Amino acid sequence: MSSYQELLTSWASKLTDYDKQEAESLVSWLFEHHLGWRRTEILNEADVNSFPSKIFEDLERLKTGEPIQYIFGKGPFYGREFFVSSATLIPRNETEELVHLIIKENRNAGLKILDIGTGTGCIPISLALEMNNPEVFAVDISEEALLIAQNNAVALDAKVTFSKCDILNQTPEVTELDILVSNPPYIPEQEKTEMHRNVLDFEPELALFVSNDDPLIFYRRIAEMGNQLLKLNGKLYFEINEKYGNAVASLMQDLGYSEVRIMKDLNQKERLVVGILSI
Ligand SMILES: C[S@@+](CC[C@H](N)C(=O)[O-])C[C@H]1O[C@@H](n2cnc3c(N)ncnc32)[C@H](O)[C@@H]1O
Repeated sequence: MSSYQELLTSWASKLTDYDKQEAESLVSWLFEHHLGWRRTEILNEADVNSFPSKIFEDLERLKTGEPIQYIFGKGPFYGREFFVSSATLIPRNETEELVHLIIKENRNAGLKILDIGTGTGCIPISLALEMNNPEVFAVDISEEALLIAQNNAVALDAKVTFSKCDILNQTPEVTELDILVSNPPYIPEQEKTEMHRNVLDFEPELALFVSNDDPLIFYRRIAEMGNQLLKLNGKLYFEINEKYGNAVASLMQDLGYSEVRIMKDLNQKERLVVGILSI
C-alpha cells in the first residue's frame, strides 16, 4: 500500500521528459481519469494491485512523451472537452485567448464567421456556442481532422458547416463575412530542433510547419483572401508565431486592413494580430 502522494511522486519521476510539476499534473490527470481520484482528495492508502491494467498501459505511453490528450482521445478547450486524434493539433491555451477576444469584441447577433485550418473545430464550435446566434463555417485540408471536428460539433450540439479546402490553392465559398479567423501552421521547419519531442513525435506536421523560405505564406494568402471574403469593416483575427507580430501586422496594413493591433497573451508573448478590412 502507498499513499496518494507517494504514488504521485513515484510515477511522476518516471516521466523523464517533463519537469516535476508537469509530470505530477499528468499523473494526477491519469489517476482522475482511471480511478476517479481528484488531486484535492486526501487518500490515506492505495493498493496498486487493484488498479485497472489500462492505467499502466497509459503510464507507459506517457513515458514515451505522448501527450495525455492523445492517450485519452480528448482535451479541454474553453470549458468543454474536444475529441482529438493524431490528425489534429491539441487545442492550446493561446487559442482560447483568441476565442475569448473574438467573443468579447463581437456582441452583435447573427455574425457570419469563417475559421481557416480548423483542426478539432475548437475555434468555430466555441464561437458557435458562445456568441449570439452566429452563422459559422470552417475549413481544413485534412479529411481526418474534419471528421474529428464534425464529431465534436455533434457531441457539443454546435451548428458549424465544415468543408474541405486547401486554402493555398482554393478559396472557400463563403462571402460577406463579418469575421475571418485562423490559427494556421506557423512554425518554420528550422525551429524543429528547438521543439519538445512530445510535439514533434506526435502532433501532425501538416498542422505545425511552414517552409523556412516563406513562413508567412498562410498569413499572406488568408489576408489576401479576406479582401474578397470579408464585408467592408469585417475583422480578421490571427493567432501568430510570437516572432512575426510586426511582419504579420505590416502585411495586413499593406493589404488594406486598418486599426491593426498586435496583442500579447497571458505569458506576455505577442500571439494575436487583429485588423479591420477598410478598402
Ligand atoms: C495550427 S493548426 C490549428 C488547428 C485549430 N484551429 C486549433 O487552433 O487548434 C493548423 C490547421 O491548418 C490545417 N492546414 C494545413 N494546411 C492547410 C491548407 N493548405 N489548407 C487548409 N488547412 C490547412 C491543418 O490541417 C491544421 O488543422
